Amino acid sequence: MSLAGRAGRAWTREWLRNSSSHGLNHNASASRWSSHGLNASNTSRWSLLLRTTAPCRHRNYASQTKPTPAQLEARIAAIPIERYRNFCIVAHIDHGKSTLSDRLLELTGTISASDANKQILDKLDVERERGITVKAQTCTMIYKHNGEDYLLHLVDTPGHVDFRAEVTRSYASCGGALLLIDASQGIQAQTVSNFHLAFAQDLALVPVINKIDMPSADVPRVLDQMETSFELDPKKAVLVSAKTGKGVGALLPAVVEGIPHPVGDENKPLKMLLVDSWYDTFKGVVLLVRLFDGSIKTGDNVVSLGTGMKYTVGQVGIQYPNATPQTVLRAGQVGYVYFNPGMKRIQDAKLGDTFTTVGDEDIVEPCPGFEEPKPMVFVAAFPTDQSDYTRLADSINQLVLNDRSVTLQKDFSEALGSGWRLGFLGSLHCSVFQDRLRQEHGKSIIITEPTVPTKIVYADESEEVVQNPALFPDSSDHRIRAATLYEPYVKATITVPEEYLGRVIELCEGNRGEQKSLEFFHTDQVILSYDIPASQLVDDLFGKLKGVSKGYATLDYEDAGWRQSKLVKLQLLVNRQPVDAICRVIHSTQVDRLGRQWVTKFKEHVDRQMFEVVIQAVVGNKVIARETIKPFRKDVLAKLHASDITRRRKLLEKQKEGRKRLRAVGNVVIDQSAFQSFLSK
Ligand SMILES: Nc1nc2c(ncn2[C@@H]2O[C@H](COP(=O)(O)OP(=O)(O)OP(=O)(O)O)[C@@H](O)[C@H]2O)c(=O)[nH]1
Repeated sequence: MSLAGRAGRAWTREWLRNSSSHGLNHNASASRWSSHGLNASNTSRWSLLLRTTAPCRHRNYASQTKPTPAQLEARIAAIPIERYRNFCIVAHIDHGKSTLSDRLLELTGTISASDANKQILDKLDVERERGITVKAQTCTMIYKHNGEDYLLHLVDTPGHVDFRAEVTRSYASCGGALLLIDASQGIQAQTVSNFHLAFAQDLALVPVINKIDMPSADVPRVLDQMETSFELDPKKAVLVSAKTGKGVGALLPAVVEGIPHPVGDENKPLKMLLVDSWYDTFKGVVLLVRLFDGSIKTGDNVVSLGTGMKYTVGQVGIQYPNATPQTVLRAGQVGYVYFNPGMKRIQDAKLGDTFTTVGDEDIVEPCPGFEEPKPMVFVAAFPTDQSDYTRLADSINQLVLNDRSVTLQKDFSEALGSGWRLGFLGSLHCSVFQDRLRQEHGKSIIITEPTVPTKIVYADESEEVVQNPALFPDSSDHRIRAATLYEPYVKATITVPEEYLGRVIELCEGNRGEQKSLEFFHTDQVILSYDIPASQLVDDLFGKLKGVSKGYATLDYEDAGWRQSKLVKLQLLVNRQPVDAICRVIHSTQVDRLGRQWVTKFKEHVDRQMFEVVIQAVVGNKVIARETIKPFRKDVLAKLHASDITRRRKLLEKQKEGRKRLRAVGNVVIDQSAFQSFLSK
């Protein structure tokens, strides 16, 4: 085996050792892997591959026909749980999950193969516009295999790390996953983390190599990476082009054979896990559920084991791919449920909660819940026009209803008025939220610079986590002088071709990163692990990484807890008054650069006044940078002749119109657009 191969195996073993803390049963897992053909020799790899991959039919694969609703219901009722398969598609960003989902839906006759059906599971405008999946979407399919119907439940998951919680939740409803890898890009950072997550959940994996139609596809290289990094058997890989349909015909037989059926008993009391939820104006909160035992139908009385609240079922159904009502959902199935009267508050739908039939509360063991996603990035948001506050509040609340990872609190800024402090899982999550707000509600907002929280441990050992930098105590506060400060760190996993390794290391070290490991997982590919401050990540580390590696490096991260750090509060003052919207708690080494940048940029956006305006960046009493805006030399109105009434009136009206957008910082009047331009990078 190559050196790279050995290093890769060593790295996987290292990960496995570490994962024991996650409660992984290695022996059980090992036997599972060997039952999937792991560690098998490479002999006849190619001849076997030829056998596993169906002949290329280029989209002409015989797609099955869509049944009528009555036929659908009758066919589902006749399928035993042994012929259910619940699986998701996981991959690095853009490796083709949504495109492949389309092909599978076509193949099973769930949608027609017309061109209008592109990225059918990317339902949000923002997903279609950006070409990324933000929300995991599910679809049930019926697939005829060897003359028998199989009930397949597919979840298309997001690739970006910010939406990892969606992937983790999806795993709870699945028995296996298609691990999709782009044939030209090979294994990337999110492939690695998705593999680890799936492995830790004991999911069966079907490796799929996609985009084999591309001229740059290098299938042998990817097979080798898969084997050395994940010990996945190359013979099990299915080679496909989701775009042309080539090889896709072999995929569903691989799902049927490689992914175990769910286990459950329809005759036992209902045990139903709440996997996801969304708000519908007419139905109230709609729940996406996975049934472990029992069955559920309209009119049933159910109770939440988490909240104790009782409900009557209004409707049950499946996503096919749109909501399709059914008479009953059975053990092993994934479908939707809503209540009558509808559940009003999304907070009552606690993801990870278990529901059962009223009366069975004491005999049903609740499912282990989900870990709450922890917001990493905080911003404050304000309406551009305060008279829009109420409408914008409605819009924000509506969006938060359907994105359970966003945290929301009211906020107020002297400079920007009333607004909200929002917590997100990452920078992309934050910018997608802004896009959704604009697209779905047509509103515009001012967003402050993203920040990460700070933990303060005072001398008396009491702790405080500060999310809003404006509320971080000033250095004049004697308690803060004796306190210990901590900032959040992430464990970053970076994959990069060897030729860019030097520049990537330089970038990570320049961003206060601490190298944890460096392994070759293929002759020319390196996987690096760094502990890095989350604030550096928020400060566009990903963009910089792409820059130094010509776009080839990929990044994934996970929370690595708090670390003691030398942090200070940098503030912007205008004529000695703090501008509360422009304030950050940062590492002491960044103070000079950011302070200078702030004052120079802010000066560009502030109009001259009748007096001198001094802009300063300060840490406590220490001035880091300063700019001065000279006053007007003359009174502009003085030029007007007393009889020039029309001109005067126009000036006064203009002033009146502008007044509502003006904000005073001390005696300095600043147009709201100045903050907007300053804060938009
Ligand atoms: N040539 C080629 N392009 C493909 C293939 N599959 C997907 N693509 C293209 O790759 C891009 C990304 O595809 P998506 O299906 O959106 O990828 P994804 O993994 O769902 O993306 P995220 O959800 O954002 O992670 C699109 O431009 C697709 O047209 C393929 O088999 N061959």
